[in-house]
Amino acid sequence: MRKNLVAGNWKMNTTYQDGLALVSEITNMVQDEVTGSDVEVVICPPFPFLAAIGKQLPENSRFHLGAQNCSQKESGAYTGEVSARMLQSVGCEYVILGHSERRQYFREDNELLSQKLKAALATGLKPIFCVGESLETREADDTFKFISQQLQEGLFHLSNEEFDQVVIAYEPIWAIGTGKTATSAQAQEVHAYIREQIAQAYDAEAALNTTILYGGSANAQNARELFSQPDVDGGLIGGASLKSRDFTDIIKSF
Ligand SMILES: O=C[C@H](O)COP(=O)(O)O
Repeated sequence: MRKNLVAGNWKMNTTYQDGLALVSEITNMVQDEVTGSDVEVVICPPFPFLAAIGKQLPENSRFHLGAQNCSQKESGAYTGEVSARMLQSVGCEYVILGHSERRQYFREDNELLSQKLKAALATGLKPIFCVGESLETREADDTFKFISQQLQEGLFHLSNEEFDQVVIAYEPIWAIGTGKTATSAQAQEVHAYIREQIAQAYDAEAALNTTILYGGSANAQNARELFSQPDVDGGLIGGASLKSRDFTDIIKSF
């Protein structure tokens, strides 16, 4: 079901000790300052800290635990891999899949991502599935075509029931970690396009009910403007999720 959601993707940052301190600051600030809103908050720390950080999240609250990746394999001799079931067993409810950094540095393609999605969904994890174009693609005026292909090949093979569990994050690669944010109009245009594509692949109800996040240098200054767009339901936040004051202010931006 569509909701306002802010997810903090810590990427490969913090130590165990710093991570615990950060989540404690975030939960305290949010509980003190965010009252009248139903925004959901997902904290996505690195794998080794998931269990401990999950225990620090207040129970039955707006806070949820998410991972940054999972294996497409169920279990077995796959050295170094982390399965969806393992994530679920330490309290994860969400998993980020298809982040551009994984597509770029770890060669994850739409075929592999479609297998990871299936593995996550089979375990009951909710995927936050990322799509987004490079600067080159945008400048060639191919953004819509590119996003459509990522959706078709990566996501739209899911059944209606499976698709219901998915959150989509639009993250233009040129805006990630660069300090260069998409304008609210640019974000809205692509979000609306994604919703149209969902309506075509599934139906109008699925399109209306899907939560679509924006990611890419979102911060405490620009979040309110981005989140006020009709098709932007929140954010997938990188750098600013590592600063408790900034992250809390983003959560307050609805
Ligand atoms: O997953 C988060 C996105 O990659 C955005 O990162 P950023 O906020 O540091 O640009």
